[in-house]
Amino acid sequence: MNVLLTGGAGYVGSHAAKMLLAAGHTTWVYDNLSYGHRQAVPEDRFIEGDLMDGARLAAAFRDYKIEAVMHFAAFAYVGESVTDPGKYYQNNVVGTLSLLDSMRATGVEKIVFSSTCATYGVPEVVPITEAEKQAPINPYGYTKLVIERAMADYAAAYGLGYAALRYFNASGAAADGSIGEDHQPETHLIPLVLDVALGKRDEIKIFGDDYDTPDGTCIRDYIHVDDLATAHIAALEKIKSGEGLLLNLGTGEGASVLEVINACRKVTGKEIPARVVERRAGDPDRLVADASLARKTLDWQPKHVGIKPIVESAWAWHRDHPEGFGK
Ligand SMILES: NC(=O)c1ccc[n+]([C@@H]2O[C@H](COP(=O)([O-])OP(=O)(O)OC[C@H]3O[C@@H](n4cnc5c(N)ncnc54)[C@H](O)[C@@H]3O)[C@@H](O)[C@H]2O)c1
Ligand SMILES: O=c1ccn([C@@H]2O[C@H](COP(=O)(O)OP(=O)(O)O[C@H]3O[C@H](CO)[C@@H](O)[C@H](O)[C@H]3O)[C@@H](O)[C@H]2O)c(=O)[nH]1
Repeated sequence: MNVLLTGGAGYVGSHAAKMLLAAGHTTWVYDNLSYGHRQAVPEDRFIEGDLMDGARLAAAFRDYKIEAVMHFAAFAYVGESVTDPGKYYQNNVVGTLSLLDSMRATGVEKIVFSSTCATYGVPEVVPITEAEKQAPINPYGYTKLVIERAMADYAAAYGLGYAALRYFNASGAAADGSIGEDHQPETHLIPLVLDVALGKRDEIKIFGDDYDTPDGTCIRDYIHVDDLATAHIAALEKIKSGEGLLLNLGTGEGASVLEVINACRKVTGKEIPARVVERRAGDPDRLVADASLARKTLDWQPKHVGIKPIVESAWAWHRDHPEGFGK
């Protein structure tokens, strides 16, 4: 298939691009490099452009005979979305509507969308199924929910075929060590802990140890980026015109902040000083996926289960690329 990946120079998108290329799909990355890395994508597969540039998108769709889009491009800092919601609604909502309308104008009918478990807010039932009420507790989650809704309406009215993949916590790095996680600034737990192991930071701050969990720290479901990538490719093949797939992507296993730090200590052999500080606003106690619908619908399952193999994979990249992709 001829596939265009918006945001394909970012963390999750670059891993999906690598896997699509390996699977023989004609793959194009479209990214404005606001956060992504030019070096994360093969030179001859890259188009620099912005979601808001409808003419450039439409030209890419026509020139490369694009049949499907994987839409990773978005801003994704939950905390910043609270202090600067306009930035998030503009890029994630208005930018995505620009993309959907360019797709319509050029007859591109399939899209796989990066949604998030943040659309559930504080879930009533954990593990979380797709039947859980979607009630985000921050603007970032709302921007993703709005797009899920827009895609449903576009499917009903214009025949769009879509998959909204609600990821839990993306983590890990490519098996061959060529690409990995490098967010600037970094806010995610695993890369921050590994920065302490590398001596780039003095300590890891644990955001609260008085949560309603066995060790008092928050539990999350860490899913390997390569497992996200295989699910995207499987979803692409299942999308039908006028219909939507709504699927959680997680492993079904949770790890607490303390368990993540201890796994990093074991894997790196470093002491990794940690200090408990105040809770971070907006963190639910426990977010763990019930991903049985994705397993069944996509005939997919995550290969990396349990926090240790995920940390090993992340560490292999961080150890060999202490400066990430560099400047
Ligand atoms: N990382 C996670 O744990 C996680 C979890 C759930 C959902 N998601 C979603 O998955 C997607 C990818 O996340 P990520 O961690 O790879 O983020 P990332 O920041 O590494 O990648 C996003 C990419 O989109 C590009 N981009 C942003 N706005 C753009 C625009 N207007 N035009 C063109 N390109 C633009 C950036 O330059 C960047 O390369 C996002 O949509 C995010 O909301 C991520
Ligand atoms: O220095 C740190 C950083 C994080 N945490 C904790 O570690 C856990 C994981 O945090 P983080 O890695 O920041 O991920 P999330 O806040 O869970 O958010 C990620 O995962 C969401 C899905 O769960 C996505 O929607 C978001 O885009 C993505 O950033 C949370 O309990 C944090 O409070 C710390 O204790 N110390």
